Amino acid sequence: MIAGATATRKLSAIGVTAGYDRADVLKGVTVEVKPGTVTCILGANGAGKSTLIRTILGLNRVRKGEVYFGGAAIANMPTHKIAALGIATVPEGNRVLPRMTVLDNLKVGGLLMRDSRRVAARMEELFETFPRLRERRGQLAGTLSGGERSMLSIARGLMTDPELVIFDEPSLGLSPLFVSEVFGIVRRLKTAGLSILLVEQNVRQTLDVADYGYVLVQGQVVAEGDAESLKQNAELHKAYFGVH
Ligand SMILES: Nc1ncnc2c1ncn2[C@@H]1O[C@H](COP(=O)(O)OP(=O)(O)OP(=O)(O)O)[C@@H](O)[C@H]1O
Repeated sequence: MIAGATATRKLSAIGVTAGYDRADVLKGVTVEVKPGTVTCILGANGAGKSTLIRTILGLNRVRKGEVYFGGAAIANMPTHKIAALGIATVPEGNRVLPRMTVLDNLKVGGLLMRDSRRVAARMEELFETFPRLRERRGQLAGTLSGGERSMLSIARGLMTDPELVIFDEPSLGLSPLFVSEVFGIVRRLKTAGLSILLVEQNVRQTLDVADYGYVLVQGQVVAEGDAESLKQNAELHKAYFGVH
């Protein structure tokens, strides 16, 4: 079972300004992820996508603005508390801990969980969902194929049974076959009732899986809309994505 329960809470970042040292990278960014949807943030290198994720996760300070998850104000809350509310993340390029086994990588994903029986039960649920990980559970993560590594990194993020999963460029560095596999998993998570925030540079495949999208340019949202309307917006493609 991928999800214990259907997502019910909306994530909203409202007018968020954040950055590093004295420079603001995000300048009043407003995005929301409605429960049970796949929402994407598109943008070129350096647009501020990772900064936005880090800020939502409490790893970067919110200088101005608000972040809500359901009724909870989570701006500047410690990251482990945000995670405990039901927000999980899959790191950029699906990183795993290469010198640890598949099993131990999953245990790391469950570190925040106090109940060890719950950790074991959750691992069993994820092995049902990703049987290949069960087969490889004693293998070092660094020896897995690219696709299996993505799967592990996603399963690790799911250990805490989150309501919202934030993906940071999951297709980064993957061959086209594995990219399709990752987007396939995103679809399965949505079908299971989870909310997904997907940050990507891979415009076409992302808009195929997303319900709604935002385009981030130099720390500001310059366009937003249903995935279908963004797909058909030729101006947007020419101006920001460098494609026809
Ligand atoms: N730790 C940091 N310290 C200072 N500046 C940073 C730091 N991390 C990112 N930046 C700057 O913030 C801006 C936005 O970077 P960010 O990584 O959020 O963009 P991105 O859209 O995620 O790009 P990419 O697709 O390359 O990951 C860039 O100008 C970057 O140089």
